Amino acid sequence: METLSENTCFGGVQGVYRHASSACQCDMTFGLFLPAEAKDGPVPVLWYLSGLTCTHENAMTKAGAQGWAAEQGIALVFPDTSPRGEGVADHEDYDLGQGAGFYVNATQAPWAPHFNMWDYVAEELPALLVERFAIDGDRQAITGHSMGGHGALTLAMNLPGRFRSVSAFAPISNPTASDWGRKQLSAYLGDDEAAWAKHDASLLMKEKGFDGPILIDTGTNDQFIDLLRPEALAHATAERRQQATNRLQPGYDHSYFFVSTFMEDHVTFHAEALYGD
Ligand SMILES: N[C@@H](CCC(=O)N[C@@H](CSC=O)C(=O)NCC(=O)O)C(=O)O
Repeated sequence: METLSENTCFGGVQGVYRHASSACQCDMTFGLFLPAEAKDGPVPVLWYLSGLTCTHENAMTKAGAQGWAAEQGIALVFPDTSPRGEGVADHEDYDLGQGAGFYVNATQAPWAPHFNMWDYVAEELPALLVERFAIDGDRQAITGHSMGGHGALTLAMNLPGRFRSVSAFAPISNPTASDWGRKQLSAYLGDDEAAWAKHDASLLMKEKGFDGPILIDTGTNDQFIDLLRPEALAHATAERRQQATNRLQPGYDHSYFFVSTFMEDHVTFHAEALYGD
């Protein structure tokens, strides 16, 4: 693993690291914020999964999360959103290929050799973090934005016991019924929609739900709200009588101005779960 940068930040360290990924068969870069408490021993961690077109860098520089995480003594990890590099398949559309991994393991050509973001985020990167940094693997929580909100919700519901809490900013909530989903799931997983179901938060909510608290924020002026389908997840959540707070924030759009506005709420929400019994 190579250290690309380390900067003192809110009394802790914001680092950027690169490593050879066996899941993605290429070099992967991630950001990791460690609060001051990490000098004394392992700290809880909040995962932040980013959206379409993002690298590890967008949320790290625009979400304003480090100050709130420092107050709570929580680490933040910012993975990339896809494998990258010259030998890695790509597409001219911004919402497919590099920058658009959708947090699945691709089974279809030309994506299958590298596009294994599910294994990367669920298995490889957590193991590396616990081994190489002062991270407490028993206290993990997860959040994300848009495509990353989809990733956060689907990982949390598919991996019971892994995450104590899950939240999302403007998540893609019902990708099997949206152009932000059908296009990518058919490209990466093929046309058999049975294989898509474990990657749809609304379907997962109906089938299994989440054993912990959920917080979701979406802006009423989100330019992509028809693609996000927040109503599908809200409906499934209510039908299941799942513990959840689903908020529609008046006037907010899809941007990081929205994400950063509600970041304090989300970090505080996760801190309560991470420091609870
Ligand atoms: N380029 C596209 C939209 C790209 C976009 O808005 N990406 C969002 C995530 S969307 C869902 O996953 C984002 O986080 N962008 C990075 C940023 O720093 O804002 C278009 O223009 O339509």
